[in-house]
Formats: sequence, C-alpha cells, structure tokens
Amino acid sequence: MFTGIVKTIGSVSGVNRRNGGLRLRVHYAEKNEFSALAIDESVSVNGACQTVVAVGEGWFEVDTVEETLAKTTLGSLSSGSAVNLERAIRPIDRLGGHFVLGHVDCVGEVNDVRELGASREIWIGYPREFDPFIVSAGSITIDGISLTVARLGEASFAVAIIPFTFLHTTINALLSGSRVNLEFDILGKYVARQLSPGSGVSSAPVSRISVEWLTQNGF
Ligand SMILES: Cc1cc2nc3c(=O)[nH]c(=O)nc-3n(C[C@H](O)[C@H](O)[C@H](O)CO)c2cc1C
Ligand SMILES: Nc1c(NC[C@H](O)[C@H](O)[C@H](O)CO)[nH]c(=O)[nH]c1=O
Repeated sequence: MFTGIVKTIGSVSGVNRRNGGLRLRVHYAEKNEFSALAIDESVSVNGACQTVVAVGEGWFEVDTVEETLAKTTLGSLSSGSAVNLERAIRPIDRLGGHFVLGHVDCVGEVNDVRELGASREIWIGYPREFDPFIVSAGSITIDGISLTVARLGEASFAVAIIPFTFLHTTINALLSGSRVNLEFDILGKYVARQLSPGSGVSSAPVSRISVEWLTQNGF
C-alpha cells in the first residue's frame, strides 16, 4: 500500500520484452531511500504497484505482466521516460496523502492544462463507468500522485497543482492528450459496492444517497 506522496522521480533505463510482458529497469539518484530497496518489495511506478525482481547500484527491475500493460500506461515507457516512484508504506508512516493500493483502475486522458497564477489546473477525462467513485474534494491518484479533486465535469475532473508537486513529480510533463494512470479512492469503491443492487444492503442507486439514508443505515 502507498500514500501517493511521490518520493523521487526515476528514469527508465531498460525495457526488454519477456514472455509477453516487459522487464523494466528504473534508475534513481543513488543517495536516497531507494538504495535500500530489496528484491520482493513493492514499489509504485507511476501509480502501478510492481514487485522488485532485481536490484543494483542506483537501479531496480520489475516484471510488468500483460494485465498491467492492458490497464496502465507502463507499456508506453521507453528508455529515458521519467516515472514517479514511491516505496510501500510501513504502518508507522505519516499518511500525507491517502490510501493508495497501486491497483490502477484505468487510463485517463488530459483534456486541458490551464495556468492559474502560481498553480495550474489540469482537466482529465475518464470512462463514465467510474463516475460513482469520484467526488469533489475527494482524493484521486494520477500516475501515483495523491491529488485532490478540485472540480467535476462531464466524465472529467480537474486537479489544482501546487508548485511543490509541479517540481517534484512528472505532472509538469503533462500536455493535452497525455495518457495517465488513474486510481479512484478505495473508500468510494466499498460504498458503491454496498449500495449496488443485489448487495442486500439497499436498492437505492448510488447517485441518490441522502444524509437521511446514511443516518438510517448506521453511517
Ligand atoms: C503487491 C502487488 C504487487 C504487484 N506486482 C506486480 C508486478 O510485479 N508486475 C505487474 O505487472 N503487476 C503487479 N501488480 C499488479 C499491478 O499493480 C496492476 O496490474 C496494475 O496496477 C493495474 O491494475 C502488483 C499488485 C500488487 C498489489
Ligand atoms: N492533494 C494535492 C497535492 N498533494 C501533494 C502531492 O501528492 C505531493 O506534492 C507529491 O506526491 C510529491 O511528493 N498536490 C497538488 O499539487 N494538488 C493537490 O490537490
């Protein structure tokens, strides 16, 4: 599990085809917490949880399988691509972002990037089926970065990017048309599942949840 607080930007230094998947080598600045990365550990690469299978000085490797290639943008990485990295949390870590599983739900597309003084607003389109999992002021993970949903549109949402995040993640490279890994907040997924028809909890559609309903059902 992760928090979406990106710790460093790595650089892809090798992409090799293997048994239908990819072996990715990622380099990072040698003097940081990634030097302690060990084989078998989980690491978030642009928001997708990957298992470390080899390590060396200033680099690690992961095997990216077909399922991951189908659901994420990892298949479009090439030598020199910049990637957001985060090691798995320890139970004592501060939860600076939100609970991020590293299970990418889908790939979204940047619709617009707007300059707003010191910050920048980025609009991202996503498949409609994920509507129940996104709320204004809720959390979302974009390429492994924990962000707050600033505005909702039609099958799209905006995030406001502060200068720190702009400087310390790959968000600064996004342009209209860029594809990004999206993970919707796990909290919304459990609520939507509980409220879905056939769950035995309620037949109320998710969009009609009311304060009254939540109170009556013990929330
Ligand atoms: C603990 C953990 C380890 C994972 N390790 C890998 C991996 O080594 N390679 C891979 O392609 N997918 C791996 N996945 C699945 C991958 O994150 C997932 O397919 C994408 O995020 C798309 O949902 C892992 C997932 C978890 C939760
Ligand atoms: N919630 C928002 C953040 N959060 C901080 C970033 O997750 C963090 O700066 C990054 O992971 C690097 O460590 N940043 C924003 O720009 N906008 C948000 O809504």
